[in-house]
Amino acid sequence: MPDTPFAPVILGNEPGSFPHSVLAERHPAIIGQVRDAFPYGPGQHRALDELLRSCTEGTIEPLPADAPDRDRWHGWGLAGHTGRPWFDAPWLWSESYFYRRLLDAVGWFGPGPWQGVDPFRPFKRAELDAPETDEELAALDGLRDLPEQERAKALLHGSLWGNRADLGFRLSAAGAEAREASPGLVADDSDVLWSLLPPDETGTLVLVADNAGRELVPDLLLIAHLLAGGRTARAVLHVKPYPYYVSDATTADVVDALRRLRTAGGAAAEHARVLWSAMADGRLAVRAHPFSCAPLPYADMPDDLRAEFAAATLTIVKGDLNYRRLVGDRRWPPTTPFRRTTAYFPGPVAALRTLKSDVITGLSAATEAALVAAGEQSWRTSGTHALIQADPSGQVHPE
Ligand SMILES: O=P(O)(O)OC[C@H]1O[C@](O)(CO)[C@@H](O)[C@@H]1O
Repeated sequence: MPDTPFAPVILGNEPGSFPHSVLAERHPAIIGQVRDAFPYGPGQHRALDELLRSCTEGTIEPLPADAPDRDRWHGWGLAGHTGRPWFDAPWLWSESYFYRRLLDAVGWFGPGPWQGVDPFRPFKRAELDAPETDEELAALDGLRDLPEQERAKALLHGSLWGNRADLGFRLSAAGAEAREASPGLVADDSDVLWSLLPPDETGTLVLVADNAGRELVPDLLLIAHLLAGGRTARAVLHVKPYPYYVSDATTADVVDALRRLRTAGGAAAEHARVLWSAMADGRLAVRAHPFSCAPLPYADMPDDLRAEFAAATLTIVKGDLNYRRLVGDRRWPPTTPFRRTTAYFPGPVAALRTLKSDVITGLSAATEAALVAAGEQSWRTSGTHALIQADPSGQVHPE
C-alpha cells in the first residue's frame, strides 16, 4: 500500500491494548482448552507446555527442521522474526504463527497417529449440533414466500451476522453472544454488491470463508441462493488448508456443514441439494490455498491467487481476520476510504464483517463521531457492529 505508509502496522506489545490481550490471555486459554478436549499423550503435553512458555514469555522460534512448510514460512518472514518476543512482531504475524505452532504441538503435521486430527473439531462440532443451529435452519422455511430481493437480503445478512459466531472471539469476550447486535450497519454498500451479481447466469463468485459452523452454514445458504437464482454461474469457496484461529473453516468443516444441511429437512435440505449437485458438476468448487493461512495481508498474495481473484466477477471476503488482511492490519484513520486500501485488489471485492478488532476503514465522519460518542472504543472489538463494504472496480483508484 505504497500511497498510505503513515498508518502504522498493529503490534501486540502495548499492555492494555486489545491485541496484547489476545496474545497474553487468549492464546494461553486456547492452549488450555485444546489440552482439555483431547486425551493427548505426554509428548503433546510437553509440547503444549513449551508453546505456552514460548508465546507468553519467550521468543519466536524456528519451525522444526522437517516441517513440510518451512520454506513457505521463511518466505513469509519467519527468519526475520525468529528470536524476537511474540509481542514485538506484527500482531497478525504472531497470531498466525501461534496457530501454526499449536498444530505442531498436537501432532497435526505428523507423521504419527495424531496427524490430521483437528484440535478444534469438538468445539466446531458442538456449535454445528447446537439447538440454535436447528432454529436458524428452521427459520429458513419462512423465507420461501418472500420476494427474491428480500430473501437475498435476508441471506446476505445471515451470512454477515453469522460472523459473530466465532469461537476464539467468544473465549475472551464473555457474553459476546448474548450482547445485542446493533441493527444499523456502520457502512452499507449492499447496493454496489448486488449490482455486481446481476441475475444473468454468468460470472464466478469467490467467497473467502471465515468460520465453520454457524457462519459457514449461512455462507453456504447464500451461495446456494445465488447459484439457484442465476446471480452467479459458478462459485468458489476458499477455506483454510489447516485448522486456524480456532473456528476457521477447513474442507472437513464444509463437508460437516453440508451434511448438516442435508439432514435438516425443509428449505435447508433443498439448499443442500443445490450445493451438492453444484459440487458434483463443478459449479461449486472448494479451494484451500496455502496463502489462506499466511500471516500477511492480501496485498502480498502470490500470483496464482491474484489471477484467481482477477478472474472472479466478485470476491466476497468474510469476517474480521480476512478484513484485516484485505485492508492491511494497520491503525487506519477510520475515515480512510475503503477503496483506497483495496486499490491493489485485482478484481471487484466486498467485505462482510462484524467488528472484532481495531482495524476499520471507510466510515463517514458522522458515523465515526456517533460511534465514539455512544460506545467509547468498544464498538471496534465487541462484535456488536457490522459492515458491508464494496469496491467494484478492481483497479487502482486515483485519489
Ligand atoms: O473469525 P473472525 O471474524 O475472523 O475474527 C477473528 C478475530 O479474532 C481475533 O483473533 C481477535 O480478535 C482477531 O485476530 C481476528 O480478527
